[in-house]
Amino acid sequence: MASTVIETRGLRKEFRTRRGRHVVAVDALDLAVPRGGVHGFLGPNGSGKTTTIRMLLGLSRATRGQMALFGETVPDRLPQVLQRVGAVVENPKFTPTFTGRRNLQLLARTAGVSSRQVDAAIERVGLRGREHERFGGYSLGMKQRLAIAATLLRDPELLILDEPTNGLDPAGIRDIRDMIRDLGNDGVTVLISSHILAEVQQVCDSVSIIGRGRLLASGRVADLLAGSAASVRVGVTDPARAAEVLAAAGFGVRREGEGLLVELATPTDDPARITRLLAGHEMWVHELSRQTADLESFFLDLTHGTGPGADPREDA
Ligand SMILES: Nc1ncnc2c1ncn2[C@@H]1O[C@H](COP(=O)(O)OP(=O)(O)OP(=O)(O)O)[C@@H](O)[C@H]1O
Repeated sequence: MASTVIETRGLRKEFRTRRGRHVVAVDALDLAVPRGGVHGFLGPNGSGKTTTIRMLLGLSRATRGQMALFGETVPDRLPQVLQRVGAVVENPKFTPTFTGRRNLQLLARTAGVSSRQVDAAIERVGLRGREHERFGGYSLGMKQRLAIAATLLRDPELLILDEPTNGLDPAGIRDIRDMIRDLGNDGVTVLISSHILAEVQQVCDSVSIIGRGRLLASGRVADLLAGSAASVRVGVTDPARAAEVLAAAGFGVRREGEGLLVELATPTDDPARITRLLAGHEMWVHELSRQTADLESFFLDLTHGTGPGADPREDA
């Protein structure tokens, strides 16, 4: 069994806009999504997430590069693997006057799936008790859950969700997040794309971060953070003089309230270097606390300047 469920090599997609402009939406993208757990596909608006997902699902043709799902080359072998994949990419078409359950039942009939599986899917997405209400009256979050339930009818091994929390209120975001976590714990590999890291960070086991169609970082969340800069909050009698001494010794320093925030060269750097240095100048440290790196600032640092706006990839 392939341990990588999604793989792309040198993937590229160019568009020609109606005004004749040339846009590189995805550029030399190498992705590797491991089997199991929840994988975040993260990047600012317009960074190429939807375009990549559409190419993987055969909805758009790659300009160049290779793609594989479960080790099978796509789009060539897509008919063989599509049964194993559930995806919510565009707004799914449900009939507004039918109940949520009836909508699912119609899909189940076409897919040759039993009513028992319809009920199981309703249960899994937390729509039990609301399945007999008309789809048209559902909240955005409930509509999103029904769309996910529809993909679960076939019991997919891989679930691809493009911005599933878009437009949801905080409670809706939390519900979708919990559901995704549960699916990941049940053994489904989930790829979830988002431009808002904070919304999905808690549920992701691993992430791929892209900016302007290119991969910026990829790996397990803990490993990425371990490799990012760490800092220490320092409380000291004379912060202004301490900042000068630390800066002269090569530390990145900035004032934070009554104290200082001092960047370590590496996360494993011993903060005792700071106390020794300051003690050598007769300054006494009364607080030294390590600040935990968070993925949000790591993401912002990486994607800084890679959001929408003047885009150098566009050729006139
Ligand atoms: N059909 C198209 N024609 C021309 N340009 C396109 C087309 N589809 C996407 N693009 C451009 O490709 C780039 C990547 O878009 P894409 O929708 O893949 O980004 P995204 O990361 O999914 O963004 P978002 O978070 O806003 O959904 C953008 O510059 C977008 O304008």
